[in-house]
Amino acid sequence: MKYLKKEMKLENPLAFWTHFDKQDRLFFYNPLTGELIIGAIRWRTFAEGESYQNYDLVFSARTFFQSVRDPKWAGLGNETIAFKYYYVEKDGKQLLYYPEQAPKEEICGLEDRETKSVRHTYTIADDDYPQWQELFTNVKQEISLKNVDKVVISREVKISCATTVHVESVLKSLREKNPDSFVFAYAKEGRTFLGATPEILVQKADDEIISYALAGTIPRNAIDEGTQMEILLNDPKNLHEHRIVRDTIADVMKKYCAEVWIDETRILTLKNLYHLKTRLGAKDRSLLTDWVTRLHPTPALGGNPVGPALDIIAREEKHERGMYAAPLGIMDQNGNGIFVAGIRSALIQDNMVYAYTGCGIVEGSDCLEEYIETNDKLRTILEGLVP
Ligand SMILES: C=C(O[C@H]1C=CC=C(C(=O)O)[C@@H]1O)C(=O)O
Repeated sequence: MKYLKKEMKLENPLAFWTHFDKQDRLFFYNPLTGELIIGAIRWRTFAEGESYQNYDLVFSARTFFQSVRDPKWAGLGNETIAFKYYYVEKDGKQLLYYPEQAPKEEICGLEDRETKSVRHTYTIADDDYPQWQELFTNVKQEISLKNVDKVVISREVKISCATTVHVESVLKSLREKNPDSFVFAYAKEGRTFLGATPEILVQKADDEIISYALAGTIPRNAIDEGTQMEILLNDPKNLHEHRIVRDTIADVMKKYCAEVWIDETRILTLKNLYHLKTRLGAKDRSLLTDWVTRLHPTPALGGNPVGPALDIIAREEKHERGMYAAPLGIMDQNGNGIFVAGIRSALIQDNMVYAYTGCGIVEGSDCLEEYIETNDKLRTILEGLVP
């Protein structure tokens, strides 16, 4: 199933996204490589374990827990898809991937037009702080009892817009405001899961795999950058939270690889936040999808130890996570690619935006401070709703 490829010239790549607005689609921007991939029209869906390696590019997504009951998440995630058309932009070059037999009319009406910037008017349903307090207290108790040392808890924030959400405008806004994040969207049957995540779960290039521990957060504000970074790099609670993630990823890698390297912990600067970030890597030839299974969920998204932490999340959170914090990524025909965690994200259906935001709770965590941190993280989606 080789694609033919030809050069394209689009002033606005989102015109490609919109041209296929009745179809399943993918949007994936990688800030490390500057590569933008937009896929349109589902061509093949691969069963679990089925080889996709005749296809140049596939998109793969999971759900946080293996199954989902909430109808709004029905059918989303847990699939690997080859799209019929891809727009691939890298190093200043734009390529259209298309199958040999593609009907000309599917692509030829593609018009290069500007994306409207839509300012959505919205309201956020109910104050959920009492619910957060209860969740936080129950998790803190499990930590005090030493059943776990870290649990990542989350909120589902229901945002109701006055009009149908203009997904193209949200994507434009996410791209403009989050240059250092992976901006993604997965549209299926009228629903779109999208976001701008800084969290890479794992990437593979030939015989090398790389993962990142990203955990430990402070808000980015007007105080001098250097001072804020120093504060975060020396903050015991955030360092503890971060080390649990780093050490767990290292332990998983060591199970499969003779030598694992761990970089120094650094700061990742985002629009509204600073995070602690450590890169880890090893030589290995196993499948990228096997690494996704081995690593997901890291304690940046689940907790530690993983089993008890997941039981607590499943029992205590009143919403279902669906694809929030779950792996999603791109793979090429050589098995190389990248999976990120779907955080700073939302599920959009008609005028409703279900946004997800969470944070790691450890021994020294404070209920209100953590709630405020989730509000800081929520800003990614809220700022996406306005130009
Ligand atoms: C769970 C989220 O963030 C994770 C990623 C980075 C920092 C985190 C933290 O400091 O708590 C979280 O582990 C989220 O954004 O919903």
